[in-house]
Amino acid sequence: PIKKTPEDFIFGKVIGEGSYSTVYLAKELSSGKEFAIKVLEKKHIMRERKGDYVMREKEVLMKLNHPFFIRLYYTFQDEDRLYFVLSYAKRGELLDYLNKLSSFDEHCSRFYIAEMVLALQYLHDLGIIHRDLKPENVLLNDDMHILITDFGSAKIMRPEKEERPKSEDSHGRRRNSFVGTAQYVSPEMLTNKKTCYSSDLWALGCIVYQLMSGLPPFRGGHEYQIFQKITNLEYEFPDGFDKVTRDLVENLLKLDPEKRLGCPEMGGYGPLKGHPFFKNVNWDSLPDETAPDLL
Ligand SMILES: NC(=O)Nc1ccc2c(c1)=C(Cc1cc(-c3cccc(C(=O)NCCN4CCCCC4)c3)c[nH]1)C(=O)N=2
Repeated sequence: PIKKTPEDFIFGKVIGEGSYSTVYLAKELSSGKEFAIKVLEKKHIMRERKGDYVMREKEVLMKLNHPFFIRLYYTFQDEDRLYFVLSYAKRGELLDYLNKLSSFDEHCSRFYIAEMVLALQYLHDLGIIHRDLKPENVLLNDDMHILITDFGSAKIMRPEKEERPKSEDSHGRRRNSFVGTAQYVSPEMLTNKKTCYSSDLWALGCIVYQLMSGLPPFRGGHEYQIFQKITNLEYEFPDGFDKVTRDLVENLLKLDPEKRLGCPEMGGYGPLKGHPFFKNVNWDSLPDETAPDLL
């Protein structure tokens, strides 16, 4: 196939900004289709030694083919920049709707959490861990279904390497430098730098709590205060928090990653999808259902 070039698109407004990338709304001249183009400055990537992250994001995106994930259509480069042509999520971030509504009702929370469960099940079945799941990375398409994005922090579990411990520091801790976003990072990523599928289930537990209450469970002025609350499992439910939802959150926010509902050691996704919180969910038709009206 012929490689696209920046001249094949009209670049519009900035719709996303990260430490190493800027995302533009763009229109393809030949088709008139709208895309989100993620642009990365080569010099910045090399200076910050983030080439591995960029390569991994591309490798992960090329593996994904599911309605609940942002799709990668093309990649190309010019002298100074890398370009990832991605799905345009017309309704933006789930977080924006949550902030506007303060919190979601049980019906809306159930719909969006169920879609995230299906997305994580697909991702984990591919041997991929997102590692930075949070409401900002859950985008919405025009039909208000989810499109999970941002795989710059993802990890691909490769069986042949899984047993070999990563390089360790002088205290025997793994050198894995990556840590997710403070409010959603799992205790094991803070203590022994161990990354596992269950780390995404911890983030899911934080998101369930946040959709229903409006705020994430672990909060604080500084990151170290948040980290301390996470490792001490220091969080409370607001008065009136639904009891069934509370049980789901408590079974996801387990300090021991092997005790979290949905993890391989707890029987995988069957027991999670069977939790009473999801009692009326039709898992097979979810992508085709009409999304709840959020506004
Ligand atoms: N790190 C990344 O990979 N980031 C990415 C990747 C792909 C991608 C991406 C980010 C996208 C970000 C994005 C941002 C937006 C957006 C930006 C600004 C405004 C809006 C917008 O109008 N939202 C309407 C939603 N509001 C919400 C609150 C109530 C009123 C209506 C959407 C749409 N899509 C996107 O569409 N595709």
